[in-house]
Amino acid sequence: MPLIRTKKDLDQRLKNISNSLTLGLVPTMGALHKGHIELIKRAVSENGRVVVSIFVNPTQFNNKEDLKKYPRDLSKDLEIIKAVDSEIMVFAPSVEEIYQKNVQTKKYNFAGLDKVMEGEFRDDHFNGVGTIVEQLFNLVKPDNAYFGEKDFQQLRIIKKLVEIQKIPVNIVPCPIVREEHGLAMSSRNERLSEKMRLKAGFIYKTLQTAKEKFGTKSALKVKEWVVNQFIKEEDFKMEYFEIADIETLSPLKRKEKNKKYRAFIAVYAEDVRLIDNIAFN
Ligand SMILES: Nc1ncnc2c1ncn2[C@@H]1O[C@H](COP(=O)(O)OP(=O)(O)OP(=O)(O)O)[C@@H](O)[C@H]1O
Ligand SMILES: CC(C)(CO)[C@@H](O)C(=O)[O-]
Ligand code: BAL
Repeated sequence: MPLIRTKKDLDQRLKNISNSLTLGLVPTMGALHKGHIELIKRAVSENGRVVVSIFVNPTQFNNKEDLKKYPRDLSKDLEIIKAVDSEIMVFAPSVEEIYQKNVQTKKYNFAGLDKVMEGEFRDDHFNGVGTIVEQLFNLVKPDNAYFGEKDFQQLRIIKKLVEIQKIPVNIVPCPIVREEHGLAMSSRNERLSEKMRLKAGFIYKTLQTAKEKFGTKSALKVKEWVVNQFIKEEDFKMEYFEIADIETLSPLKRKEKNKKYRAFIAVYAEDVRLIDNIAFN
């Protein structure tokens, strides 16, 4: 299976692909799990050739400790990808290869989508995501690119990025894959103790009950209820819970017919930051 380390090598290999084949891209930060595997399988089933990128992008980390502790295991990742399809091209560049000596973040106007939730609590995070994803799109020039709904706000930002930068790529959203007890799969779950990994199913169960309550109660009441659930649970520290319009991501004030809503949450467990979301209608 081709492991590509440089932009030059990537470019040469892409030139050898027949124009009649569509190209799929799955951007990741590695430490692959079943959530990533679903994205990769879907890309393989829908494209003639697939590139999986593995790059822990420093410009999207607002917290140095989080970047340092981010799980990395390239040889295991390569085994996982090979088991899906040995023709997949893996692009795993170094930080220098991507940023040279200039680890800098581009500034975008994401029309406010980056000002709430993840954007509010992770300063400049989405400019960092935009900077790397735009570069990956320019290098790979994929027909289709695959992103998980676990990072639903990121998905909205990527769609906005493609619109404002006029990048000709089809963005394919993929549903959230969960562990047996409901916790959304995430590379950072590796940093949780076994006990906490089971207990953290509580986050999704709370979202499910909140969804039921949303049928009869106001957004404010539902939010109050969720906040109280987490106050009672000492093992978790909730950072935010919002019910938001899926298009604008602005927090819901009054329910409107014909609009779609999702609930979004970020919670700390054992110092690990976990996010999740659920469709409310
Ligand atoms: N449980 C999941 N279900 C569906 N897609 C997922 C899931 N986890 C990650 N993805 C998607 O995989 C892609 C790569 O994500 P990334 O490598 O950051 O992994 P991650 O598990 O989200 O890690 P972390 O949240 O700890 O950074 C993103 O598009 C992300 O949304
Ligand atoms: C899209 C991405 C690969 C950009 O670094 C990252 O944010 C991720 O893995 O979700
Ligand atoms: N999957 C989200 C990337 C991040 O947390 O930086």
